[in-house]
Amino acid sequence: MAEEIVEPTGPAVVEALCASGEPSGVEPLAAGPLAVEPPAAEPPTAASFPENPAAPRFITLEGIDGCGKSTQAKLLAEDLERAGYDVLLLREPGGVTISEKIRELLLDPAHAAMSDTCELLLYEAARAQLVHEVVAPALAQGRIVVCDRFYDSTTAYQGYANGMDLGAVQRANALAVGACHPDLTLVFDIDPAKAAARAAARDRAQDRMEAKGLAYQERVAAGFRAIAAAEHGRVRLVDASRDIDAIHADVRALVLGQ
Ligand SMILES: Nc1ncnc2c1ncn2[C@@H]1O[C@H](COP(=O)(O)OP(=O)(O)O)[C@@H](O)[C@H]1O
Ligand SMILES: Cc1cn([C@H]2C[C@H](O)[C@@H](COP(=O)(O)OP(=O)(O)O)O2)c(=O)[nH]c1=O
Repeated sequence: MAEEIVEPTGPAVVEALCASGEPSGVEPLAAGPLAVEPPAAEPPTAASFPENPAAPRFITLEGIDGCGKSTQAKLLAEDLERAGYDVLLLREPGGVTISEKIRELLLDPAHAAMSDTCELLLYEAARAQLVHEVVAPALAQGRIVVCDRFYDSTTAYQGYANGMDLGAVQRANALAVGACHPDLTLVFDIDPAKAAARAAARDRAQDRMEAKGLAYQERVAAGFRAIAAAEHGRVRLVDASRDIDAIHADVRALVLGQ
């Protein structure tokens, strides 16, 4: 099993490359509202890990609630482990103690009064801490990080679905992550009604975000598609309406080239 961090790992966690406390600064906005970083021509594959320095080391999985990305994140992490890589599987918001506490604030259905700005900044605060405590150190140690959601969720939910200014969202994302950007992002694309049916089959109560409803999820899904179109090099759409094995085969092909 790939290691899954919820609590910090203590002294083994070292200070590292990027976002080690002080973010490296906010880059000026690129021409397109979504271009957090210039897209690579083609996403690298992990076929020649660790020899290939361009292979993806930081892989994020994105999509609307219930699209199946947590299922695929686990399968991918297991694949990479079996292939001999040192893998860290994380989720957002959360992953370390402070970020898990922020997650509770964000998802508590009792917090219906939360403003859009408060919501944005809490997601960014959770992310900044996760990057600082584990993502940056793990990447510096040469580990592969697989993260269930990252800043594209903020762009899709708080930007596209909540209607916040996309430039402001991009600047907030940049502040939270410093130099830590995903090498490859898979967006699991599915009809929101189908995803809602999957989520409903899970044995758990709706959280504050899920309670926003189907029309909201449709705006989120459109946001993710817009991100994939704008950043085709880093971001790849995967048809998530199929069965788990078929989706997993696509994920393997995109990440491992097999
Ligand atoms: N391809 C699939 N087809 C049918 N059910 C799925 C598929 N992928 C995941 N599920 C199930 O749907 C529910 C939501 O999946 P999950 O991976 O938790 O989604 P997410 O993390 O995107 O919210 C879970 O009960 C899971 O077992
Ligand atoms: C990371 C992130 C998540 N979210 C939302 C997406 C989900 O509704 C919620 C996280 O809940 P979670 O249960 O982890 O998601 P999922 O249902 O996909 O398994 O937070 C944002 O709105 N912005 C963000 O930046």
